[in-house]
Amino acid sequence: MRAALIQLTSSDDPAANLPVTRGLVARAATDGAEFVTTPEVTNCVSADRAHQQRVLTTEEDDPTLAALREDAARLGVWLHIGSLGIASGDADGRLANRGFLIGPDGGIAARYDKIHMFDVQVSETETYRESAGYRPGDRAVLAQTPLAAFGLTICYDLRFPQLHRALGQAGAEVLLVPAAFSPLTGQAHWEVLLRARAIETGCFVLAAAQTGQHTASAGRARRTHGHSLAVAPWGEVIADAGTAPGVTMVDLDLGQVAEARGKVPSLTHDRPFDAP
Ligand SMILES: O=C(O)CNC(=O)[C@H](CS)NC(=O)CCC(=O)C(=O)O
Repeated sequence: MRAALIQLTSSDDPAANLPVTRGLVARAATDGAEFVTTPEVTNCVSADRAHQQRVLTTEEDDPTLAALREDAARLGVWLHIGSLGIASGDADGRLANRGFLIGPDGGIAARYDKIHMFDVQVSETETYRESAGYRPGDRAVLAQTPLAAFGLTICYDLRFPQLHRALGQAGAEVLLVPAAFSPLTGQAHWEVLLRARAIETGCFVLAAAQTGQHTASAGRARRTHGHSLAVAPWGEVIADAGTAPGVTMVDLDLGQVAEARGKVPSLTHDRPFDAP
């Protein structure tokens, strides 16, 4: 399977982000991608929750989703939109942080709402409270396609290995980890966590990332780590996109999934134990 990781520096303006995303998706298809994956919150990165709620809309009305569905159909690719901020109908106005897998017919083959919320103080000056802006999901999603079986996750979910294990045990061959990782935690944890999830599950891991300096709000700029990564089931990094926006192509030999699991079948070796 020939896959493309799209790396973006999405701004807080969905209308400005859309042509950039479409251009990179088209380039990936021209380069022969059968599968394309984009980062978390492809349509809008902002530290201002009120702004996000003002500019983002429902799935039915979202222009990014509509345009990318058209692109998937025109280009004949499977397109994973890592996530979009989508109005969820929640009474308190919170959005869903929702990933979509679009088929080459333009149809929505799967959707996934991010389960784990990044409510974290990473340093004295840097705090995130994702649950204030987003309503968490509560359902893991495996999407069976003619290309591969994909496990859908989003960003901070990466720190919850039980989710990835459940997806691997349900048959996932490729774990998708779209992200907008913080620079501080990215530097320390991003690559090692992605490699660990691949090794533990015997899955390929494809992680498309937001990168660089995003729109500032209230005098504070939001920055992200970049380094979209592809990891093979044995744990090797097979592509690293660095920190510039763009397209990274990678060819996956899905036979490596069975090969890795054949060598170390830990996914089938769970044992019951008493709680500590
Ligand atoms: O805010 C939005 O609009 C969309 N959500 C995100 O970008 C989220 C919450 S701020 N980012 C992460 O989960 C980063 C996780 C991370 O950096 C880590 O686990 O270390």
